Amino acid sequence: MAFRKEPQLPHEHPPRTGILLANLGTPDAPTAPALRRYLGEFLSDPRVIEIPALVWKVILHGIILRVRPAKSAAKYATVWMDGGSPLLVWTKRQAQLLQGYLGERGAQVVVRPAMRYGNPSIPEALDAMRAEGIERVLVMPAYPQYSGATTASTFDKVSEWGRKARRLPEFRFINEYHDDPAHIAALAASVRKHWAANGRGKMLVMSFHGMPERTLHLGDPYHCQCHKTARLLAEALELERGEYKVTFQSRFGKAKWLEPSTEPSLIALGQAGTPRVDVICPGFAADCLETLEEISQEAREAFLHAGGKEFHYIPCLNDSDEGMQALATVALRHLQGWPVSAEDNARLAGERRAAQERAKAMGAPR
Ligand SMILES: C=CC1=C(C)c2cc3[nH]c(cc4nc(cc5[nH]c(cc1n2)c(C)c5CCC(=O)O)C(CCC(=O)O)=C4C)c(C)c3C=C
Ligand SMILES: [Fe+2]
Ligand SMILES: [Fe+2]
Repeated sequence: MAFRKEPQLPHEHPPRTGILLANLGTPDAPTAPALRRYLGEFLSDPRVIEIPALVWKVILHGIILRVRPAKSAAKYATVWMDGGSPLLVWTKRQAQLLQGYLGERGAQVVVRPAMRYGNPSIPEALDAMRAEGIERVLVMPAYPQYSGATTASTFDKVSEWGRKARRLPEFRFINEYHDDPAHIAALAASVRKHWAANGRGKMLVMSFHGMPERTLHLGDPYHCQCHKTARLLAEALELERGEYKVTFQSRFGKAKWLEPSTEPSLIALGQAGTPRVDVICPGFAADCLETLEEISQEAREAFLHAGGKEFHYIPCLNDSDEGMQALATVALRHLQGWPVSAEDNARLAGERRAAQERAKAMGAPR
């Protein structure tokens, strides 16, 4: 493999820091061909499907990519927004706002959105940062809870890009922020806001994306971190043990997944005579197919059909002020020690200029 020829950094620019805000990825269009491309990339990641590659290749190409794309495309079509897939719309907006929120809090950084699968890709975003002269990159996977399938896979893609780079930026990587007080406070504020506007039920269901159960036994901290987020959120809201329930959604494939499963739990609540549920998805930084279609549409219908009377979906933090402040707080903590303030940047630019002047005076080549 050859390393690429890379652009020279401009001589006089402030040392620049970038944040790569990365989420999972989403199809480019709600169509079967776009879904086939997206699912093909996503489900070929060995971090996501941990079974022998050859066996999986046969199942993926022989069955899944023949059936699932059309079915999934129809679901995406029900949540598609003017600007595209909700996950992309929200991630772009969060990146744009995060740069402003950080600026207001004294950190001058460039924030770029990226998708682990699909577009804008992680390599594309990192190339763009390099072209802007960015020398330090904080990678911020938009998953509060760490999992091998999501967080570690983001790291894989960043390091795959790095393997081709001659000159690497300095990297930092955020593993998780599931128990960050600012994040918990933001979730609690969004629940309280929902209750203030809609009254409150006696049961808050916290639904997290599922994972194969064996990943828990193999040491993935995801399950524990989901429970910790839930416990801290319940504490912040002063809920008793019987006033909330943690469930796992989006089961995929035949293996056993984390339990209890969201939809059967909601059906059981409906059948047991629980009149109202409030449902929040604290594992998603932004609304997407899994929250808007699977929870706010399908799970709602299942609960009401089972005898429930009122189903309230509490949106993800998306571009809310409390959510953006939390992302900024998490980012700021990980930026510590890097020159990001206007003063730092001005001082470093001055030092660089002075060094160049001295070199010139000594007749050194620039
Ligand atoms: C938030 C954390 C997520 C974990 C953990 C996760 C694990 C995981 N997911 C699949 C399979 C699918 N997930 C799909 C969509 C999807 N998943 C997440 C997040 C997590 N996944 C998000 C944010 C999204 C939404 C994307 C969007 O475009 O809106 C899909 C695709 C949709 C579909 O066809 O149903 C699949 C498939 C596995 C197998 C897995 C753990 C091993
Ligand atoms: Fe998923
Ligand atoms: Fe789903």
